[in-house]
Amino acid sequence: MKIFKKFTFDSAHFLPNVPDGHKCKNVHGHTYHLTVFFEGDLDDHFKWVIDFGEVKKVIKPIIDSIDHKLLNEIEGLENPTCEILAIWLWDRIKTQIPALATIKLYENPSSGVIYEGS
Ligand SMILES: Nc1nc2c(c(=O)[nH]1)N=C([C@H](O)[C@H](O)COP(=O)(O)OP(=O)(O)OP(=O)(O)O)CN2
Ligand SMILES: [Zn+2]
Repeated sequence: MKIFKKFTFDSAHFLPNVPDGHKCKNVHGHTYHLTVFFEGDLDDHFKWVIDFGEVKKVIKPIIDSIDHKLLNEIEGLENPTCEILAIWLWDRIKTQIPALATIKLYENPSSGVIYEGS
């Protein structure tokens, strides 16, 4: 079974490697929508995959470290495409919750990425 939990955060970024004149060369902001999925069997006693509260306890500090920040100034996010940000989030969540199965990250209502690990 898969469970999921949703988070939102607001961050600024620019894409340093796009050509001059590309709109994403300028600093701009997004309200990111993140959905994180975890897969596993139900715990015999609790009858859940993982406590949603435990998920929040792990992910909230990670989100807080990028919320209302310029992503480019954060180590590992010097070129903060949606794809790189998904990998960055994956690496930090997976080490703490191995049941992580999928990350869905929307940069805006029409664009985003789904990542399931390398
Ligand atoms: N594959 C990727 N392409 C682009 C990324 C990315 O992270 N991965 N990022 C951007 C920019 O961040 C840009 O801000 C978002 O692009 P886009 O979705 O084109 O933004 P719009 O506001 O123009 O969206 P519309 O819904 O089309 O109006 C660019 N590309
Ligand atoms: Zn952008």
